[in-house]
Amino acid sequence: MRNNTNLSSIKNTKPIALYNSEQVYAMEQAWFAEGYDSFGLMKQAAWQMTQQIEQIYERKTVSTSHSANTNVYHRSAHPRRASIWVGKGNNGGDGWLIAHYLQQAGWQVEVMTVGFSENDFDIHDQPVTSKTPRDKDSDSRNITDATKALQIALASSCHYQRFEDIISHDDAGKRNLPADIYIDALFGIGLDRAPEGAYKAAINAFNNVTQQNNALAIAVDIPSGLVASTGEVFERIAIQADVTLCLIARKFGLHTKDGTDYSGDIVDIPLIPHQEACQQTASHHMVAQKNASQAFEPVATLLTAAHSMKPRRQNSYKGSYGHVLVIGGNRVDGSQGMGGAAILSAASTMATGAGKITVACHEAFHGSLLTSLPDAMTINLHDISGVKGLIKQASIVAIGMGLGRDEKAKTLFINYVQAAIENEKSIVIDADGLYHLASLHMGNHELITELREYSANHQVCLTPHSGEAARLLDQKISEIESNRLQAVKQCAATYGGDWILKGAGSLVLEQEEGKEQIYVCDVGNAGMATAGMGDVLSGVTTGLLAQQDLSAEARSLHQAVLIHGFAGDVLVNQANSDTNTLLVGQRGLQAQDMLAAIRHVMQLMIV
Ligand SMILES: NC(=O)C1=CN([C@@H]2O[C@H](COP(=O)(O)OP(=O)(O)OC[C@H]3O[C@@H](n4cnc5c(N)ncnc54)[C@H](O)[C@@H]3O)[C@@H](O)[C@H]2O)[C@@H](O)CC1
Ligand SMILES: Nc1ncnc2c1ncn2[C@@H]1O[C@H](COP(=O)(O)OP(=O)(O)O)[C@@H](O)[C@H]1O
Repeated sequence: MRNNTNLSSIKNTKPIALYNSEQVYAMEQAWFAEGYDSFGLMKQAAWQMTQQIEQIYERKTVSTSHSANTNVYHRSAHPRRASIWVGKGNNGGDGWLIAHYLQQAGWQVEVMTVGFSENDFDIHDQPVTSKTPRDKDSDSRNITDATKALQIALASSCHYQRFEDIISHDDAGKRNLPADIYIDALFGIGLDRAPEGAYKAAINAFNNVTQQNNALAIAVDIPSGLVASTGEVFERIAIQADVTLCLIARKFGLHTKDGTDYSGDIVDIPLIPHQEACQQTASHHMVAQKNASQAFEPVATLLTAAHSMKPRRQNSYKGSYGHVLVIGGNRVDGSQGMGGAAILSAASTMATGAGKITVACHEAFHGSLLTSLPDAMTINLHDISGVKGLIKQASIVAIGMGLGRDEKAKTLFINYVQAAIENEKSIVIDADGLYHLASLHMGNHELITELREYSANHQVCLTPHSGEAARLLDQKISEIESNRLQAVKQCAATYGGDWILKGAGSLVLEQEEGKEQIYVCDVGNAGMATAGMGDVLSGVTTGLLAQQDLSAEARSLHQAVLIHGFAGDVLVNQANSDTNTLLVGQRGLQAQDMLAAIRHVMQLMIV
């Protein structure tokens, strides 16, 4: 949940196309191929970022001057001060030009360089080449624009110091000019390995000095240390930005995994028309037209708003909203059992609006289930023929939450999934169901092929977190985490069906009209990192799918993730006074708190 998450966005924001670094470089190259000047683009970028920085500072000044005793940013107190940290690539080039423009606008600026030798500042020795298209594989060309930017900044007498000259001092942070705004132009989308040595130290020092001065941290294009295409941060070394000024196109990595922690608020600076760049590339290479337009297809779509829903028809009854069968909540011999998983999932299907529910769980939990959810019907999980009979009657089957991982549970899983396939039911598989699926895949079990074929024409939804995905793909969790986008695609390619890869910035892969769509859902918060939260999501997913009266979008997996995430945000978002009665806070948020919040969000979605 970003700082400014506002629940009014539940319905009102547009989807945003997300791209990887290669695509952004390609857009840029397509633009240059039309004769546009690469240094001109850099100047344009820096100029627009400067305008944004002034506005951001202005807003911060106004808001701080309203709060008593903390008026450190008041204009009359001192000239506006900016500290700009630059690296050697084009991101650093942007930084030098921002320094130049801010200085022209009356700011007191100091540039902190990282990776520069003394000779780099000897501007009279440097040849100035012009109009060279930037090419990410050619450092000599890359340096050209960045060097020109440096020359402009030095010619206008911007102060600078080398980070390496102060790095040996313990008080490195304090020696830096105290500033109101710190600008990170160390690395952009060109970062391809973990920052080490001076870079690592500089990133840490930047974060420290920003915090010490209670100043704003603004990242140019992407926080340095964050990988634009994956959202990965190596060894937790990255700039902690309050605001990221995102150039050309929105990067996928800003919105998933570590990106959700490091990017802060994101301001787009589009600079070039994507569509035009795409068409230009295509017309230059007619044969490759299809490939060119595919190359510019977003890798995913960012969703921050859910689809609205129509009120129910007055003339309807419980059967109009589906009969859900939740299968889970087992007590494996000698264990305490996992009845809660099935109960949470079942309760969430009802909170989402499912009409009728039966829970197939271990008999030991029937009493507690009925105490917390008297609306549910029960059946013994181990009564195979009874449960199979119910599968025939149900409209959707959700299986796996607390099902257990022993051989008996595996047999139940195989039987019930096969019965669901035979009876052409929609299927949601979560938790221990995914565990069995992975084992069956390893053992080349026929159910894997059956399920994949079935999923081509029927709804099969699978909802792993990274650990479960790792098992399903027989990979390490770190491999999944280092490229979540690839992981969710591999899951779908291996098993078929629609997928949610859970976590910060959950990814959703859905087959829509024969085409794979990938969504990033930028909702939810770290308070939701508690046991049972995934069971709630499986319930929301199942509950929506059960309600045939809803539109296809309103029953979709991405809608389920959005409603689940918004419900979590309602519980911790103090900015929303209308939800005060629901407020819990991040620490201490429990899966069971979600039920009231889900109902609240469902109500907000009605138009
Ligand atoms: N591509 C665009 O969309 C535009 C880009 N501009 C700027 O250009 C940036 C991209 O420029 P570059 O391709 O030069 O990328 P960077 O400025 O991120 O620099 C990459 C350089 O850093 C080196 N490097 C990468 N990881 C490193 C590490 N861990 N330690 C030490 N060195 C490392 C690389 O070998 C390469 O030389 C964008 O992020 C943006 O700031 C803007 O000027 C205008 C438009
Ligand atoms: N930091 C976070 N930001 C957003 N959503 C989160 C965060 N942590 C957890 N969640 C969400 O909470 C749910 C947790 O699911 P899971 O790990 O399966 O829990 P469990 O297995 O205990 O039920 C997922 O939907 C996940 O996306």
